[in-house]
Amino acid sequence: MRKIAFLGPAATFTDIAVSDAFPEDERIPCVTIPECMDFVLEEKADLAVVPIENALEGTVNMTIDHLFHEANLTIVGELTAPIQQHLLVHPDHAEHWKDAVRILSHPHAIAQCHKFLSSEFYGVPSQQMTSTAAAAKYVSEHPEQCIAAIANSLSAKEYGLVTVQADIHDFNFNHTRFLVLSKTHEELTFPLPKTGGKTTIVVTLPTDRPGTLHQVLATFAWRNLNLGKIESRPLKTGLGNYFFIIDVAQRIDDVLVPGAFAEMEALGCTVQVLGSYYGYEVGQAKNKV
Ligand SMILES: O=C(O)C(=O)C[C@]1(C(=O)O)C=C[C@@H](O)C=C1
Repeated sequence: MRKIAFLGPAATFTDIAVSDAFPEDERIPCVTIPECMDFVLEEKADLAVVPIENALEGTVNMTIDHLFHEANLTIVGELTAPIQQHLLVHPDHAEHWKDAVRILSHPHAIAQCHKFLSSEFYGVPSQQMTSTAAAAKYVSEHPEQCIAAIANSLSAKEYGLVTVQADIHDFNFNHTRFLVLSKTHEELTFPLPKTGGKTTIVVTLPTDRPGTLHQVLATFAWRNLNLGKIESRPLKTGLGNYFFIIDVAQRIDDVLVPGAFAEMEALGCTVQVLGSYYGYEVGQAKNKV
């Protein structure tokens, strides 16, 4: 049985993804995303599952930054889950939920429900919690306060809360991608629907050479290699210094992908491969009201 570190407590969206992909394994709840990765580095867990991108709110910067700057781990799989956000209150407040004086959740979940919050709770402060389930747990432990959590239906069950408004996320198509991280390169496969192969790399450009990013993109273009994503993040060495995280929409092969890497290195770039892996769909059943 493997140990899987995830953003806890029980019933986060990450927990739903983990329980679908690793039904036989031991789940280890962590308080923060960096802690999940550190658990693997310190061998307190075999794998970590962490959110990387939400369809509405974009990248989870904490994940990319910790992976690049602190945690030398390999991406061995990707899990994509549908995300449905609900407004949950303690049963004592089910009749007067509109009087809630504070709305608690993970910052990404709060951002996914911006339109709902500004129409139903204009001027009511929101409070950032370490996860959606942490918010639900807090609400369940504080019946004396008229407060609400934004979380999933599993949290409602787990913490004995009432769903007073379902599906409060601003756009219907709401999904989050999670990365499976390991200290080893061992490939993972799951008996789940596949979403395709990917190779994720980090590229740093030589300083102040005009057109290098254009040339980097050309190494993929003329080889007909499709890119799924490119994003820049601060190198944290000074304003204007960035690294680029690039998803190539296929697994690493023998010729084309290594050829692109070699060409980028010849341009003076550094190329680090974070992983070459398959994606899978999870959480289709568990995330409904
Ligand atoms: O708080 C949770 O339930 C999480 O699993 C974290 C997280 C995230 O970081 O994006 C995961 C999915 C949702 O997009 C909202 C929150």
